[in-house]
Amino acid sequence: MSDDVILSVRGLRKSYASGTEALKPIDLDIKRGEIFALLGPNGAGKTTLISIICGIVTPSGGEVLVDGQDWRTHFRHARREIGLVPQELTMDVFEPLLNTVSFSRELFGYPADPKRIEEILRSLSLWDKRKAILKELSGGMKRRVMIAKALAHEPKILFLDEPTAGVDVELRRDMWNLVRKLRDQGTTIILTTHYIEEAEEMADRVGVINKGELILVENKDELMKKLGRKVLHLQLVEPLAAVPASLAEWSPSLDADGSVLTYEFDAKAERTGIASLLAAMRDAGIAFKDLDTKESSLEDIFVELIDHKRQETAA
Ligand SMILES: Nc1ncnc2c1ncn2[C@@H]1O[C@H](COP(=O)(O)OP(=O)(O)OP(=O)(O)O)[C@@H](O)[C@H]1O
Repeated sequence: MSDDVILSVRGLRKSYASGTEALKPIDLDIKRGEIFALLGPNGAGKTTLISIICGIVTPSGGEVLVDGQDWRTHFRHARREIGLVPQELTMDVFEPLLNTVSFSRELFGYPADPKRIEEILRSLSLWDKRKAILKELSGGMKRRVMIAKALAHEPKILFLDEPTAGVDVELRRDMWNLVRKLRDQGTTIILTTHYIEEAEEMADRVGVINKGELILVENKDELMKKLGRKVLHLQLVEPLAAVPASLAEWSPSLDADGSVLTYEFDAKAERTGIASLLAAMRDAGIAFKDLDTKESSLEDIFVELIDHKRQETAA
């Protein structure tokens, strides 16, 4: 394992007793100090994967190395190195915030360290609320308390399971800034998300998982080039029986009995091809009465990535 790999997952798989194959064998290396986003739809296996790494779920096979040490034979080491912010908020709602966070540290066998806890709470803008009973805090603050609890034992690797599910846009931005700050302080971050936008905003690298299979792992910039596809729909005045040869170079398709012309383009390219397509349509005398563009849905993208992967494997 190279020095810059902090976490190494080898052949990790999981079948639940119900028969669900939640994870096909997964191999993944996480680099020290990166933000890694695990992107995938509901039920893809994201929570299962991080729950196994965090020692909450038993795998059906495979291994995990945390900073070079097997996470089962050296489970104390793994526990100390890893912090987890779960999807569900779990906390004693009648406890003052400061006690809850301090207790989380002591649970790991570390001596109390009020200075360190103060630093954590200040960095999360929770210090002023330290005496508040958790029940009285807003949803966003409760989420930050969960992060403070996970950081209380100073883990090197922090897992965030859907940190922004169900939070408003403003809070989502706060959360992103916070995660970046933690990374800048040296914590390796692995987060799961449904949102392409979140992966785009935050991650250094992205892993796409679908139906228990890690379809790809790529630098964010590379992946975003692939994901930046959009479709243009043109409602035609007169339906077409077939795509005219003069439009062939844009490879459009016809839908809705020939009354909608669909053109897929790269929204991030300097030239999308839309202007030239519209000019060619005008020259061919094809009129349209309405148009709209839409981003490929996450689902479309997954289908595309899976197809792509199949073709690669077949080649
Ligand atoms: N305890 C369990 N027993 C049986 N099946 C389970 C269990 N936990 C998860 N699964 C199944 O395993 C698959 C992967 O679930 P998992 O929760 O890991 O996905 P996820 O990507 O985290 O989804 P979400 O985004 O909805 O949280 C799903 O089909 C799910 O129904």
